[in-house]
Amino acid sequence: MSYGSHRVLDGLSIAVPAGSITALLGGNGAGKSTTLSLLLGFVRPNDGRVTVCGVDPGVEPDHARGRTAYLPENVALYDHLTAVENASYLLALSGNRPSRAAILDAFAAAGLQERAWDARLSGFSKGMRQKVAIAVAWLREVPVLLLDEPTSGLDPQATADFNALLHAIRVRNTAVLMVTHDLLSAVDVADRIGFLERGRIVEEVAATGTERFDIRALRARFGERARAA
Ligand SMILES: Nc1ncnc2c1ncn2[C@@H]1O[C@H](COP(=O)(O)OP(=O)(O)OP(=O)(O)O)[C@@H](O)[C@H]1O
Repeated sequence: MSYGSHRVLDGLSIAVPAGSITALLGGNGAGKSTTLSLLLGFVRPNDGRVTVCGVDPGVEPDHARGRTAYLPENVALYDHLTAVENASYLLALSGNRPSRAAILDAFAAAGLQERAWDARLSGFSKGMRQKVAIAVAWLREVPVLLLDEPTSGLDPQATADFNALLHAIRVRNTAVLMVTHDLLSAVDVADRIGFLERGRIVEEVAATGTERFDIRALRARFGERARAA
């Protein structure tokens, strides 16, 4: 994938199975957001193949996006609407009409405090907005979830709430791809981490069984890579 003569992704090969969380970790400019743009059909590759649920999002963007929930780093929500109104409106756009009770259940699962449910979003923190957005993604019940730096700027409790709902979404057999430059957030939540460097995956690690990742070893390896790049 190139922008003009600038090659951004080069031989990137990745498959995100249903029921798993893959984190794509890389520094600034590594190609993380471009990877998501390809999966959303916002851009098309110069060469190679992209499929979402068996469909090329560049050729059939509506079909692919209908099966995908996408959380950009800064979620676009409506400040003049309440949390419930935002969820109802956004879900109606994708043809979903959940009951108020279902929306409130999703908010509770996302850790959004009850007093915020019927409050306008204008006073919401970034963490509260992320909780509304992940609740909407949960209610869409789509097989693919794409996340761009989902926990950047969130405090530890908000991050923990967010990660808990992400796990619940994964258990529902969703394929989750998260891009981030934050090793800690990848280690917290992912089953598999791919290290993206100059547009290709240079290393892949997987959490095995009940063992989580060895954060010290990963930090040393990722730090070395970042220094060498
Ligand atoms: N629309 C565009 N036109 C030209 N170049 C672009 C465009 N979008 C991204 N790039 C370039 O492609 C490269 C990869 O960008 P991308 O946003 O995918 O990286 P990233 O890993 O998400 O980085 P960051 O962590 O900084 O968001 C960068 O060098 C960037 O300048």
